[in-house]
This record gives sequence, structure tokens and C-alpha cells, in this order.
Amino acid sequence: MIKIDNLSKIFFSNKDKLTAVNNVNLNIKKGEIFGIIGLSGAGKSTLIRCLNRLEEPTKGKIFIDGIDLTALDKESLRKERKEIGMIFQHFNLLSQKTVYENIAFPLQLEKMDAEKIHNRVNELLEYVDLKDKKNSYPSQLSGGQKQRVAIARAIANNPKILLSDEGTSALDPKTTKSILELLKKIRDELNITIVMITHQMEVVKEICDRVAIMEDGQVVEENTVENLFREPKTKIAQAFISSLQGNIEEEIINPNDFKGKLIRLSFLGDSAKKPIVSKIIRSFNIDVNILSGNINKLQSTSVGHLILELIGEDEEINKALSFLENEDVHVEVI
Ligand SMILES: Nc1ncnc2c1ncn2[C@@H]1O[C@H](COP(=O)(O)OP(=O)(O)OP(=O)(O)O)[C@@H](O)[C@H]1O
Repeated sequence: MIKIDNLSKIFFSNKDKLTAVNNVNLNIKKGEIFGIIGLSGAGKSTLIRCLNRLEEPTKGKIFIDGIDLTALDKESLRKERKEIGMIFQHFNLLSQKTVYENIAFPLQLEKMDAEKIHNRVNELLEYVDLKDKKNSYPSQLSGGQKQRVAIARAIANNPKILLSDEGTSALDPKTTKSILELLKKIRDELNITIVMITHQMEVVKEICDRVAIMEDGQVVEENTVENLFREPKTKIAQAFISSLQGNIEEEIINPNDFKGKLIRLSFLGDSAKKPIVSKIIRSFNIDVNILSGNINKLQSTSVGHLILELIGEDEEINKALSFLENEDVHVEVI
């Protein structure tokens, strides 16, 4: 549905040249919640702002349902932009207008008649659970309530796509959860494709179907959330996963400090429930030392990791490794 083709954005200031987005290619499917994660300065905001041409790409193309957004003139772009709602970290509400007026604003721009606007705004207020706040001003609302208003405003014209630029970064964990639930409801019920940039792995874990990791303007890794958690390939993906609360940094384990063989097991879904450690101890003549372990509960499944030291004869260890591979567990010798 969204096809990003060799997209680059270069900022020129004085004699300096900064490549904020460097040759990015992505395909985002209809109805997907697609996350883009990266550290500060990685180019996430610039990339997402190119998707509705708030930022003009320097090179490359963006197709939305086959329409090349980069080729549109001003008037066609204005029409196409109606299909793309956006929310921001700091909400960007109109402070002089009430909640009702903020949500009505994009509908007035479309010259919708007054009665229709009235009905639509009330429907949206109900949808985002803010009926009782319709006459309040943004300054009278909590962060979560402000983001609900921003979301109602962003979906008022029934867009196909919703872009979120760090939409939960200014919120506490509980409020973040409720906003993520609202976004999920919007995807599930309204079939709106959601592209969200974030620096929080918690957000990706909670809500995204697929994720791209950006570093220095480039997409360095792209995968389903399950597979990313199962086998992160790049150092930065591993660091993001390690940064999740309760996860143990693996770097602290140095194989040279151990006399046995170190292995890292990754397991997904039902294989996480099998008593594999006790099985290998009982079935083979080896000792097992558990060095670290974690389990991440994703939306529809769980992904676990264990780092074990296997102590014993090579032959017995190799038998244990073959056994593990047959148990649908990914084994990596460290
Ligand atoms: N208008 C601009 N002019 C010049 N440089 C810019 C401009 N906007 C962004 N940059 C630079 O482009 C790079 C990418 O910035 P961007 O805001 O896209 O990153 P980000 O991953 O969203 O980071 P953050 O999470 O901190 O916003 C940074 O080095 C930034 O300084």
C-alpha cells in the first residue's frame, strides 16, 4: 500500500550537507501497524515527514496505492494528503479552540455542512472516549486526553493512513498503553494503516506487526516483530531489545570466562513452554549452567532467550545440540 523507493533526504545548510535519510526502501501493507525505530538523529522524523511531503524528498519516490506522491502538483497533493492523518509527540492542538472545535477544524476545511460536522465530531468524541471534554480547552486536558483529541482530528476525514511521529513519547507508561490500545482499535475497526516512529521498543513490542530499524539515515534491519525478537541481526536491534525492562544485557557474558560450551537458545510460542533444560540434563550426560534468560510477551506469542553453559564431553554436547534443534529451538553457539 505504501511503497518507498530509494528515498533520500539531504539537508543543505551553508556549505554543509547532511544526509538525514539515505536510500530507504520499504513496503508497508494495508492494515499493517508498521514501526520505525531508531536512536535520536537516525532520520525517523524526516522519513515519516517525507511520507506526506511535509518534507520534500531529495531523491526517490513514494507510492500510496500506486499513486506517486512525489510527482503530484500542489492541488493533487492537497487531495491526497486528506488520506493521510498525522499525530505528533506534542499533540499540536490549537490552544485557542475547544476540543470540539479542534476536531471540527479539518472538516470545516473540507467545507462539510454544519449538521454533518456536528454529527461527525460527536461520533469521534464518543470513539476516543472524550464526550465529557468537548467544551474544554487543550490546557485543561492531560497528555493522554490531548493525544486522543489529536487522534480524533487526524481520523476525522477517514484517512487511509495514520502517521504517528513519537505519538506516545511524551506520555507515562499507563497512558501510553491506553493510546496504543486506541491506535490498535483504529487499525482493527477502521482498517487504517498505521506507520509509527518511536525510540521505545515497548511500543514496537506492544502494537507493531513489522518494524524497520534506522541508523544513520538507513534502514539496517526490517522484520516481523516476532522474528526481530527471536533473532535480532544487528547490534542496534540487540541493544533495543536488551533495553527493555527486565531484559539482561548479554554483553556481560564473555565465553572466555567459562570452560564449557556457551549456547544461546531462542524459542517462539509453544516451544517456550517446553521443559527443555531439564530434558537435556536427564537425556545426556552433561551439566547445564543457566547464565541468563528472558521472555518477552509479544502481541500474539512469546519469544524467549536462554544462555546456557553446557559442560561435558563433546560427543554428549553435540547430541544435546541436535536434540534442541529438533525441538524447534534456534541454537547459536556463542
Ligand atoms: N530541517 C533540517 N535542517 C537540517 N538538518 C536537519 C533538519 N531536520 C533534521 N535534520 C537533521 O537530520 C538528522 C535526522 O533527524 P531526524 O529528526 O529525522 O531524526 P530522528 O531519528 O527523528 O531523531 P529524533 O528522535 O531526535 O527526532 C539529524 O542529524 C538532524 O539534525
